[in-house]
Amino acid sequence: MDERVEKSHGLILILDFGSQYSHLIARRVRDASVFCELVAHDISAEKIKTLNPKGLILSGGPASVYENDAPHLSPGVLDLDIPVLGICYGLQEITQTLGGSVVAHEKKEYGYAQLTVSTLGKEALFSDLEDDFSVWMSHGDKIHQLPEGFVDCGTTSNTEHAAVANIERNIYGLQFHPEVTHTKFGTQILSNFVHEICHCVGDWSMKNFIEEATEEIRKMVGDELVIGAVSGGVDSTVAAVLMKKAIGDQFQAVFVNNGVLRKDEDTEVQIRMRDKCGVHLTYVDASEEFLAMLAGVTEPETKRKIIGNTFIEIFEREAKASGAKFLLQGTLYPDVIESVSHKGPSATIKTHHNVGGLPEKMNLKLVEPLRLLFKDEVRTLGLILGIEEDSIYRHPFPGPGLSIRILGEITNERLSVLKEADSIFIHELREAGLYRQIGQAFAVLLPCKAVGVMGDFRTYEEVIALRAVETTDYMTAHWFNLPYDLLQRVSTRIVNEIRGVNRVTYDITSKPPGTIEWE
Ligand SMILES: Nc1ncnc2c1ncn2[C@@H]1O[C@H](COP(=O)(O)OP(=O)(O)OP(=O)(O)O)[C@@H](O)[C@H]1O
Ligand SMILES: O=c1[nH]c(=O)c2[nH+]cn([C@@H]3O[C@H](COP(=O)(O)O)[C@@H](O)[C@H]3O)c2[nH]1
Ligand SMILES: NC(=O)CC[C@H](N)C(=O)O
Ligand SMILES: [Mg+2]
Repeated sequence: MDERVEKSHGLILILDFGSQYSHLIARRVRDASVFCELVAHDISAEKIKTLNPKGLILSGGPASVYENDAPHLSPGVLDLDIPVLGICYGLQEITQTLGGSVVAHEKKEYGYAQLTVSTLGKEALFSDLEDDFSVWMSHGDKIHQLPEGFVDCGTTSNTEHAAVANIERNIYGLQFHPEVTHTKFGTQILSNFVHEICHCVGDWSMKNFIEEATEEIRKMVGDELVIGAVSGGVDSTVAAVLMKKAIGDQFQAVFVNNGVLRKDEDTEVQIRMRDKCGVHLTYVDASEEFLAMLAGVTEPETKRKIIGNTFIEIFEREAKASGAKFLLQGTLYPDVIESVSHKGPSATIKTHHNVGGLPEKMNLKLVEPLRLLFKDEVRTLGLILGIEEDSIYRHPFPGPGLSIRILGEITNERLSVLKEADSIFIHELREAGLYRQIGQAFAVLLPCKAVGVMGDFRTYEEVIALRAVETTDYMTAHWFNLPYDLLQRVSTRIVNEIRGVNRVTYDITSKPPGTIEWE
């Protein structure tokens, strides 16, 4: 928890009961320019008092409040005289804690319902909204009996207690989910809660954030040197430019050419960081070292491990040579949330390469100036810091780079084939004005050859697969419906302009069952 932020802004705490949508509640509250943080559902009343929030939001969750091992609030949380809004499970928890009752619904209810707002409802949570609007439900339990002092503020045909309140105690509850976009006026409902009921000022903005964050960085690092690995990706670029603003050349960025970067990426990143952003940058060309280690390796996990380990070795060397005491990391809020949420262990599908694990080995203290921000807040921050749009809206690029997009053996020839194909594809997407609508797009070199006929001759050459997906969180993705004429143009250009490729395919697999990358 960040003491500086809570003191200067009104804080809203979101007590997380494990809903898939908890982070969306946080997004919506921040959209209302109010700072909020997600905390564990069983945070103690004492701890809440010391944090001095202006309001509490209790999230939904998969459990049922009447089950034996259901998660509950700590004692006294509802007696703190702080406004509370319970959403779905959160409402059910309030109901049961205050003496009402919750039972299993005869019919589970998922999807749209029409909420009719009562006169009382219009005075608080639903002020300035329509009398009747669609909301989104996802529950199997319902309130059987309201606790004393509570009244209905809204009902649906299936759910009598769809919105309830104890106005005197400032405790509210919604059976539907205001945080999902399917609920009309969801953002306004949350905004009404934080502004009208909790009286938050609404001064959370990225402009304010820059001033506060730079001051905090200066205080934290004093006149020590800070080092940070920078890839040219959004997070590390924004973090680096923020550091530059805070401490100038006391921050030193290290950019490693691992031999598997895209066409011209090594020079582009250097120009951007040094010339456009004025960041002190050390460029380490380790391409030969990486490619020698990767020679003959075809197994995907082995490629990832080689890149990860070699990267750590190189970075450790640079850090030691610099004498730095601090390490910059571009950790974002979703990574922080992972550690508070109740999420079960998940299977390792792929080992993602990043620089985690470095700090313990190197005895450096961490600086994580973006740890409170969501990705879109980081983008806004980057734009305010003057970073060019192309770089802010760049598709993510994995640490192991093209090594996991060359299926089979990595050779210099195959690398240059893939670099050219990828560059043609991305260029055409930009020309067609589609780049920003796509979550991620790239070319993949397949581990097989195909027979073709070119100018009356038989050919036996490499195959390129194109991949473009629509996604917001990269956890699930749909293949992108690209126009045929664009696919035609890209295919013709790749086969005509790149020697050694005679066939192009388009990947129409979603995630799941596929993953975004091929390895
Ligand atoms: N070639 C590289 N040189 C230096 N650091 C790197 C390199 N590749 C990856 N890193 C480090 O690994 C971190 C994790 O990479 P990751 O791709 O998740 O984030 P990013 O590159 O900052 O942003 P994006 O998700 O937009 O690509 C980077 O922030 C950076 O610190
Ligand atoms: O920094 C990274 N290091 C990695 O090792 C790595 N592997 C996959 N990715 C990116 O993660 C997202 C999801 O990818 P998958 O669907 O292929 O698992 C997609 O955006 C992938 O590009 C990586 N990013
Ligand atoms: N989305 C939720 O919070 C669901 C709460 C509870 N598990 C129910 O089914 O009613
Ligand atoms: Mg990256």
